[in-house]
Amino acid sequence: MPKQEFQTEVSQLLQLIIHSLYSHPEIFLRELISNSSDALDKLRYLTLTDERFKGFTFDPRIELELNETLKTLSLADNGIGMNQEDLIAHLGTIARSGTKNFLNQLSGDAKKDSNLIGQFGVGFYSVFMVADKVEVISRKAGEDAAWKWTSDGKTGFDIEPAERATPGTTVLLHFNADGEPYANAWRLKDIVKKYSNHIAFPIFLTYDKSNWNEEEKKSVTERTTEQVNSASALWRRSKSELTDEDYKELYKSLTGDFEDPLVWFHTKAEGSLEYITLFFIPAKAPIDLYQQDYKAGVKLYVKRVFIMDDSRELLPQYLRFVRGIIDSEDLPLNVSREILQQNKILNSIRTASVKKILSELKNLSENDAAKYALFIEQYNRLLKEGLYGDFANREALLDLVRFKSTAVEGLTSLADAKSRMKEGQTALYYITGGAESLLRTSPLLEIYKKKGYEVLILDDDIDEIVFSQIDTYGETELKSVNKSSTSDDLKDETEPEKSEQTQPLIDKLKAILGDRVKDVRITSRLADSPSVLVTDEDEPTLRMQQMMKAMGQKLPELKPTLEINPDHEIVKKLSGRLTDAIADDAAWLLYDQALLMEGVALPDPAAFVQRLNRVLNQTV
Ligand SMILES: Nc1ncnc2c1ncn2[C@@H]1O[C@H](COP(=O)(O)OP(=O)(O)OP(=O)(O)O)[C@@H](O)[C@H]1O
Repeated sequence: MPKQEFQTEVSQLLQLIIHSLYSHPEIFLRELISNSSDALDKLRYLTLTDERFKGFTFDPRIELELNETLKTLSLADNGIGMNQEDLIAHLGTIARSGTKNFLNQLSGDAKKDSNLIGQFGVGFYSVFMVADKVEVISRKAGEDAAWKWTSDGKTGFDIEPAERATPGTTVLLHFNADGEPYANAWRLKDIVKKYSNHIAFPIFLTYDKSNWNEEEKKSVTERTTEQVNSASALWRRSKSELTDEDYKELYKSLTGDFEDPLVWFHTKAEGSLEYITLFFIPAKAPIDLYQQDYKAGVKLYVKRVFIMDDSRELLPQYLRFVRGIIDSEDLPLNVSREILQQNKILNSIRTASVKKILSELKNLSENDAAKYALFIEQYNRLLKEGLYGDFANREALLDLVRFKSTAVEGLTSLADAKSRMKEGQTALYYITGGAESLLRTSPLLEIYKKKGYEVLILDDDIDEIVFSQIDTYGETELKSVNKSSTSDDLKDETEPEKSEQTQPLIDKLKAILGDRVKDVRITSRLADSPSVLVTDEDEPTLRMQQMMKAMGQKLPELKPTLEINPDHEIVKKLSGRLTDAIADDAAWLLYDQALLMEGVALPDPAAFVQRLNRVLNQTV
């Protein structure tokens, strides 16, 4: 048969591969092994489903044979094989319309085009990065004839009859100068381990192994065959076949962690998309969690073939502590990083994976409180990051996150806090703006204590930013007690009267404090303290403002509102002595002490001390 030319698109593709993938020539082996694995999968399927192949004895395997002297590598499988038409159709043309369309759109700008190559599988043709001659000897299962396909990857290919004792395919590579480093057993083992360790079929390597011979006192070379992959693809087995030990071992080999994982979730999705996910949560949070250059923890496989382990696109950032595997049947093998970002298949897998992880965590919280407590100890803050960024899963995350509280020792869930709501309590309340000790003694809590309402103590530095965006938990309002309008819930009918009585003092305070405050008014939120400072709904608390300024953020001048307690002795007495000299000092002290209780530094400590001493002088 005369030499056949490659379809134009194949020549184009070959050029493109050589231009764009030259920095990763080693992927040729991954592609060939993946083809063999597919061929084994296909034949295995036939032996299970097709009458003609039912009696067929089948021991699926992939065999690599290295000849270091001749610089050749053969890769043989006993899979489905190809006949003459198959060889022409598969290794000479490009059948897939997607790939053809893609090639038709090529601009001819090699650099630009190379960025796009990840959109389709480069497959078999990648061998021409490392070989200047490739022979494929194949015999299709169920047929007697074998054929040899030969090509230099430049002009075209030859096909001629050949011999092969059993069905399957052998690919023989004659390495070129770029491929010579791969004529090395150590290198090959390494590549197989890296990319194909979990291919479900065993991969054997035959090579010349040097062994030290003690008697002859020299090293002797022996032809050796070794299995070089673990052939386990554990995650593709059903859960019922796997023991806890299996999962723990896989976790450790994946992560290098010496400790057992806290929990794992193993899922097989079938339907419009087929994929398997196996996620582990480390018992201890990875140390680089809060570093910018943290290492992503999920490996992407396509049909058991390792694709990448450093993509941050596989799960949202707040789940960066999750380790494990996503193995998709539907993604192309050569999916690139850029493509991953907008890939619809991956998006669906990611969305479902997040839902799965969150729902499994919910199960854990309901069924194993002790383990869930360990989880929260390590990852509560990450859940809060999720609340900030993952709007779609906000309700699920609100169920998972845990809080300190005025009502219980330790931590509580929002659901539990809700179940403890008192009669007349219309919202779930929380306080932010500083360290736990400061928050627990804040005057803002007084009325809630008096009424027996629980207040959640949000003392994490990200709490205020996160929770200022969240207004509800289910149907229940979530309110910050730091905000001015929150006390509206607590108003009683005596307020108009008290307001009238206190008005002269309020006017006086406004005149004295001037533009230090937005407003002065009475409040029903205080019990033991005379005054407190609050901020508007959409403004950060005073303490947060101070932190933001310290971090160099520019803020407009945000003034707080001073609230005073009309039932407090000092306020009552002051109302009767508005013209006394002491009234001015007392007014400032109401403001200063409210600032101090917010954990905010006084703007003029010297003036404060002088006022305090003048007032003390009158009383001691
Ligand atoms: N070892 C093999 N045994 C049987 N058929 C093979 C073998 N290698 C390749 N083929 C056939 O050649 C076709 C083309 O292979 P190639 O690697 O170029 O692309 P692919 O495997 O279809 O795509 P991708 O690389 O994106 O998975 C395969 O689809 C398969 O039909």
